[in-house]
Amino acid sequence: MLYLASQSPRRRDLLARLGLPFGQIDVDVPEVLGAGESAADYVLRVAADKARAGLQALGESADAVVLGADTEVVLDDVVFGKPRDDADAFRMLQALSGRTHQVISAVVLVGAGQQAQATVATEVTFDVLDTDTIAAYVASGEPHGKAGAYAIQGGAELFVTRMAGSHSGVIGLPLQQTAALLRSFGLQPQPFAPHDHKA
Ligand SMILES: Cc1cn([C@H]2C[C@H](O)[C@@H](COP(=O)(O)OP(=O)(O)OP(=O)(O)O)O2)c(=O)[nH]c1=O
Repeated sequence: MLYLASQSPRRRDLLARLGLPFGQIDVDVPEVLGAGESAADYVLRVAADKARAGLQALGESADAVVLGADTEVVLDDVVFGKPRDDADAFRMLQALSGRTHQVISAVVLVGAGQQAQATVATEVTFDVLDTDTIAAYVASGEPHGKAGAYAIQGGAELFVTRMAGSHSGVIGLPLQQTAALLRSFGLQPQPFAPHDHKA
């Protein structure tokens, strides 16, 4: 049985698109960058911590496969996690304005003595954002709970002049890489089942 160790509704919706049944477990893992730790190592470590915490919550069940994921925004080697408050969100968006940053997402699968992982970096370039635009976006509430204080699947789509990498990875779960990891665990995604078809 597959479990998603995440409270993120975006990750739940993305994983659902792979057409496999899964359960969801709430895990609470500290997200603190270690001294000297690279952004890529950090994202992978947090994703692995979430997956292992999920497996532990299931009592190390032998037939469970648990997926953990983490997403962070990186600008000039500085990691932007979720904003603490509106002022923090404003500061992050001001820093991202007119610049290219990376969005790094890691996915880790753990189960009965097995572990597999993938890390995906996506380059995103933002248009120059004026103060009024940033203030209005922050006031919309959308930055809350999002790495880098924006949602590409929402209003921030209008800020993006260029993106190279994984769109689903930016939203929190890179689908192509996740499907490959699941197959390596013997699980076969069924993304194109007829009942999933939408116009
Ligand atoms: C950059 C970006 C991030 N995000 C989200 C994805 C992640 O949910 C969030 C980054 O925080 P994460 O710590 O990766 O995840 P989370 O706290 O939301 O969920 P959990 O730890 O329970 O799995 O930012 C978007 O939804 N859109 C975007 O464009």
